[in-house]
Amino acid sequence: MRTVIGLMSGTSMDGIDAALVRTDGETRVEPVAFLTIPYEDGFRAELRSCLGGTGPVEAVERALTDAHADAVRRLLETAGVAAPAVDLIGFHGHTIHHAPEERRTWQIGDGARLAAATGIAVVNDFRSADVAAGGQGAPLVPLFHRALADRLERPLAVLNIGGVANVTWIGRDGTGPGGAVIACDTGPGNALVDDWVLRQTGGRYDAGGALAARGRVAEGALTTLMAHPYFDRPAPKSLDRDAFDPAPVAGLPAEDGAATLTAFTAASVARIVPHLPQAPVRWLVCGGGRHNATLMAMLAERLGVPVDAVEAEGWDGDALEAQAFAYLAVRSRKGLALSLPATTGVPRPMTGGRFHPAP
Ligand SMILES: Nc1ncnc2c1ncn2[C@@H]1O[C@H](COP(=O)(O)OP(=O)(O)OP(=O)(O)O)[C@@H](O)[C@H]1O
Ligand SMILES: CC(=O)N[C@H]1[C@@H]2OC[C@@H](O2)[C@@H](O)[C@@H]1O[C@H](C)C(=O)O
Repeated sequence: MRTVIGLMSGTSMDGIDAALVRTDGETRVEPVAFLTIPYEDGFRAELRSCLGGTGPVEAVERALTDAHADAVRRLLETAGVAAPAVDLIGFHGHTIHHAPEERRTWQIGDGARLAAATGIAVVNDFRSADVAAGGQGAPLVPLFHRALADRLERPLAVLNIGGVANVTWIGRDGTGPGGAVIACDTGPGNALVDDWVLRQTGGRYDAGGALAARGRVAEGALTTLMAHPYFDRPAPKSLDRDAFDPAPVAGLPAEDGAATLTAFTAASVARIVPHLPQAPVRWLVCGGGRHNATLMAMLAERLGVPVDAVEAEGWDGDALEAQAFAYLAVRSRKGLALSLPATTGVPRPMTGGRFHPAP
């Protein structure tokens, strides 16, 4: 067992998730502490200006790395743990460009700078090796989901609703670390609704789904959105944050636009079911989207089986991605797979990550 920090800056650009865990990178995961440090609006705008790989990338990367070093300090303070007691940091960084079909994916975050600032060894650049080998480079959390879900009824789907939504399907055959797993990004998560709410009301997101709850789904716009060819492709497949054009909802009242974009997320999740070997008997939901009651109700209606927040199994749905990058960092050091043909489309199980020793 190692003591490891996982750091994630997700596509919703809400802030840094920092988790301290004890894990062997295989079957054992013991959460110790977790916190989220929200970005200030000014930094969020700078980060946004780098999406697509343009803008002041170098300066933003330095600032982002320093913010992560600060997150490490605060996490250790909260946990009452000293830096020398930590074996490793898994540092995802922030995705500013993701185009696996061009064999390109770019997560900013300077691993050597973080190791120097914290005095702790760092693994970063988790996605490059996968993409270089012809994989999607995402999602990478599925092996972590499978480790957590070892004893649960299957087929099970673990759904993360962040800026983008991604699913891990865990099949009936083969329990434990060898169980069948299929994964992909299902479509939009919260990003389109967040952007809509920002433009319409200046708010950061649709708290509780209250705005969407007051609106009506524009079925014509939803049909147009669902006509995107991404939804016909089987897994594995992945998305960049801004892959979908919300033009079909332009001009709708704020409530109806929110309702329609929320329904778009739910419909695109349901659209993955025909691509799976068997329909899941249950969906466990993590990521910020599980706080959106309107979205959760739409999912339950469309999926027709129980849809629960992961807290039903005692997991922390805000911490899971950060915990996953702690787990994956240990796997990287052990030379174990981070991705499989059925999770990212790599030709063979692939390890990955770049190691930066402690100074
Ligand atoms: N109380 C809430 N009500 C509704 N939505 C919420 C609430 N809290 C968070 N969210 C949504 O969750 C989002 C953040 O989710 P999360 O932190 O899981 O995303 P992320 O990790 O940045 O993205 P990704 O998983 O794509 O990398 C917010 O942008 C917002 O849309
Ligand atoms: C390229 C990239 O950063 N993708 C993220 C994004 O956010 C959610 C979804 O799209 C997922 O594919 C991935 O993150 C999670 C942590 C993953 O790799 O599993």
